[in-house]
Amino acid sequence: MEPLRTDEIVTQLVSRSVRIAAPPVEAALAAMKRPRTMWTADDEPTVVGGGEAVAVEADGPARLTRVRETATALFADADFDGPEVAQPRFFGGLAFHEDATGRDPWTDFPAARFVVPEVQLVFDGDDAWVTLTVRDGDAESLADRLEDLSETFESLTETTPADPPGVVGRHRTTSLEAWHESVDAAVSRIRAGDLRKVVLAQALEVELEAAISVPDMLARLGTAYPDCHRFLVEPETGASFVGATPERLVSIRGKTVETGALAGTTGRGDTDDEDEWLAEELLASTKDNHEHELVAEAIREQLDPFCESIRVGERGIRKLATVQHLWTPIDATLEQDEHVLSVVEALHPTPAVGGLPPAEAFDVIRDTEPFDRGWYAAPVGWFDADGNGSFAVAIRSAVVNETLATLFAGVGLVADSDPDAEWDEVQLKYRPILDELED
Ligand SMILES: C=C(O[C@@H]1C=C(C(=O)O)C=C[C@H]1O)C(=O)O
Repeated sequence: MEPLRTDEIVTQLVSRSVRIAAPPVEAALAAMKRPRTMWTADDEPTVVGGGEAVAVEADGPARLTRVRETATALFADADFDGPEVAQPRFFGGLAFHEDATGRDPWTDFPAARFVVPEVQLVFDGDDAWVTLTVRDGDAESLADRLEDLSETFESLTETTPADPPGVVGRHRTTSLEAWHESVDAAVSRIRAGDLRKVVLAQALEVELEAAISVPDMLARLGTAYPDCHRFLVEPETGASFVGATPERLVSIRGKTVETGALAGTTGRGDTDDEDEWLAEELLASTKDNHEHELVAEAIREQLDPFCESIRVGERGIRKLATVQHLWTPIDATLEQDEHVLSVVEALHPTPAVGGLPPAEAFDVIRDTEPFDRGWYAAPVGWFDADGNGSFAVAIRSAVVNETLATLFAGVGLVADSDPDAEWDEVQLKYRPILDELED
């Protein structure tokens, strides 16, 4: 189905929902037809989507405004009969750069694309809500199809996720020598004063021994990273974008905004003592605190025009299976109702993945990185008819396609960054995904 553009005449979305006994999440995902989406966050219901009732695409500087306007018009006219938890949502995301070119492996990922799944499954305790959405359909035929879908989902049984496929080849897009040159050049610019921070990334192409099962990979990531946002964006054909990110960009419910600053990284220790020592070192590190402070400050500044009040919590350590980060929780109260996409637009990219000043950092990223960031490090998430929604920063992620996976990882550079230490940090940040590929 062709995506809608902003200037198109809007069709009517018709949705109906039914409550069923919750099937196993990954089995439900495997039973869905492409395009597929999945979203799991620690403090939100898991949602799995399959098929496409409608898709909205846009590019250029106003891409999110155009998506928001089209979606708002669609929702205003929609016929939905069900509880709030089951209401249809748009899922998707955007490319890091607004004028993304969609170079390989990003050919199926435009500058911004959001989909209302034809079949949406929202997990709610022991139950799940199936919502079926069609364009210009009649409610009666939906009821029959919902019954069939319920039977299908309720008949699914738990399976053990398959083991990782194994890795037979690797190709780095950046050599250690090229990395040294890039980091040295960026650090010189920072020391000269025309840049305060820039995040440079690398990509790693991995050849797999067997075709990857995306639902199994997401299941394994759930075991290793239970408190991360796991996401899947899988267009109708081609590659899938998948990840388990610790970084929330923003979530909005009513006037409540939740976000946070995540920047500054170290490894995990082999013993409890070493782990604690590494955490203490990170908390005391001038370099990492400076890197972190720039992010927290920028988020606060970008939120300020929308908010009545902003609360910045205490800086602490966020421990993940492979790394630990400096983390500051930030929450806020909106002055008036705002669509989550407006706040996403204001926040992206934070200096946790871009840099400061943003325009100069963008130039350095474009001039330096020999690959297309595509949707890596960009917002991915969902929004509903009320403009509520939740977005994560798509790091600790990869594009996977049969026997090929492309992993991305980046690091924040400031005046006293060391190229070798930053190289090691990139390798550490590949681990969450690489561990699910290597056998
Ligand atoms: C850019 C990435 O991570 C970001 C950069 C961090 C850092 O430089 O310390 C830490 C967390 C993230 O905000 C990545 O994982 O690819």
